[in-house]
Formats: sequence, structure tokens, C-alpha cells
Amino acid sequence: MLRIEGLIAAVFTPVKENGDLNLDVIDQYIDHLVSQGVLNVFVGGSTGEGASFSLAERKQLTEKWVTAGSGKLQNVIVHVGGISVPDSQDLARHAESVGVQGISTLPTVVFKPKNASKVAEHLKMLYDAAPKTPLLYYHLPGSTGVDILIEDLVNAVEKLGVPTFSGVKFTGANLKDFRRSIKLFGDKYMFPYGCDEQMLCVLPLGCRSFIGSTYNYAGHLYNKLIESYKNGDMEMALKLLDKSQSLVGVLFAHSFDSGINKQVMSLVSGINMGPPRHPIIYRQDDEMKKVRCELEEAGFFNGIY
Ligand SMILES: CC(=O)N[C@@H]([C@@H](O)[C@H](O)[C@H](O)CO)[C@@H](O)CC(=O)C(=O)O
Repeated sequence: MLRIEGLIAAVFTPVKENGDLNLDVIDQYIDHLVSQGVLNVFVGGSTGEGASFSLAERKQLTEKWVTAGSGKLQNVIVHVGGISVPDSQDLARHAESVGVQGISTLPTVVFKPKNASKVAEHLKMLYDAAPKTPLLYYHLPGSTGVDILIEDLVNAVEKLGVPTFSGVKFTGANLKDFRRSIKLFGDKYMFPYGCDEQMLCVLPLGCRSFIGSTYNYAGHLYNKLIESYKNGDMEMALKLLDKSQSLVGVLFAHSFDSGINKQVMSLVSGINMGPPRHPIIYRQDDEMKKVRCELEEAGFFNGIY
């Protein structure tokens, strides 16, 4: 069973200028996360550009996060999803063999599952490959087009029997479904939320864990937001939410994707993440200069957190 409270950074995948993995940077990266109170990572998801790397590279990446994170991080969750189920099973088997705390998968997006029962069958295939490792479903309907109700999925999983099922990473807009999932199943499974700039909207729904990209470089902000909410200081919590939304606003003004986000990570953290693996999402220097100014104007470098 996987139970995590607080922030889980959806980590970027550092590469060299030629696009090869740059695993050496990960030690420094982990120290940077820990210094912000971020002790859990989600590796190779959409932020980590998992789909742009080969199976061999994804395995190397998993091994590095596990070994470098040992004694520093609390949980390493690895995204093993992809187009091919046997490839995902291979990644799941590998992740289990090196001792990750959890695995996660998006649905297959070419041959899309038509309903919650089909998603449950997919999860069962990953359980077969990694029968000892907690498994999270990654709900991202806006990108995958697989728009099932999570309440239905949990019922289908329980009917089918997927002993490692541990919950759902929820990056969807249906907050009724999200609340019902927490209400009905929150004592058995975790439901980390995936829309950073809406964190304050889901804290009152009982959400206690969050997987997101901006926790990589604004971990202090979000940790303070959670603390303010817990202490009943809604004025401060709202101020911090507004700050998060200004930050994300800059990213969206530059056609948000994993590329601009990764380049902002390098800018803010001072750790060189390298370019995005896929060249079509790379921003040139002149654009990044503007991004820097806009982040400064949004008060991001000298903020209230
Ligand atoms: C679509 C997307 O990138 N969503 C992000 C958010 O953290 C997102 O970047 C943030 O809320 C800004 O919109 C995460 O949910 C993604 C994530 O966890 C992952 O990389 O797998």
C-alpha cells in the first residue's frame, strides 16, 4: 500500500546538449528538492518526457533516481506507461527489481480503453508484471482522451482484483468525481491531485497529496500554502495560490508544454536540465530572456514565500 502526504515532484529528465541522459545532475537535483521540503518524486511522466526516451534510457533513469535518492527521498514512483503494453510490463518488472516505492501508468492512447473495466484490465496486466509494487493509475483525460469516472474505475478494479492498485493520480477537471473518489475510497487508496495552480480548491475536498511539475522549483510556495490552509490562514493561502497562478500564467503565455517548463526549471534552480528531448518544444534564448523578465515581474524571484 502506498500512502504519501504532501508534495510529489513530477521531475524533469536532465539531458546533455546532444540529448543524451545527464544522470550526474540528479544528485544535485535531489538536494535541491530536499532543500524545498519535497521528498517524493514521480519519474518519467509527462513533465519527465518519459515517452521521448527509449526503454533502456528509462531503465537507467529509474536506477539513478533509486540509488541517488536512497536515504534522501521517501518515495520514488516511476511512470511505466506507453503505447505498447509489453514494453510497459518490461519497465514495471524492471522498476520492481530495483526497488521503487510505486509505479504508475497512463492509459494506452492509440488503442484507447473504451470504459473503466478496460482500464482495470490494463492495470491487471501491470500487476501481473510487478506483483509486489504499488500501482497508481494516471488520469489525464485532457491529453489522453480517456475520460472515465474514477469512481467507476475503482469499482471495476475491486471487482476484477488488482492487489497492487493504490490509487489514482488525478489530473482532471471533474471535481465531483474527485471528491466522491476520496469520500468513498480515500481510506484505502491515495488520490494525488495534478493541477498545481488549483491546489487550494482540492484541499477542502480532503486531498492530501499532490503530484506536479512546479513543485520542482516552487516547493516552498506550495508547502507554505498547505501549512497556511491547515492553520486556517485562508488569506495567506489565497495569496500563495495567486502567486502560483501568476507563475503558471507566464508558462501558459509561452504556450505551456514540458519544454518551456524544463527551461524555466533551469532558470530558477540554476541546475542545467539541458534542452527538452524533443526539439519541437525547445525555446530559443531570446524567448527565454522574456520569460525571465516576466517571472521577475510576477514577483517570482523575490516572493512572499
Ligand atoms: C499537464 C501537466 O503538465 N500537468 C502537470 C502539472 O504539474 C502542470 O504542469 C501544472 O499544474 C501547470 O499547469 C502534472 O500534473 C504532470 C505530471 O504530474 C507529470 O509530469 O506526470
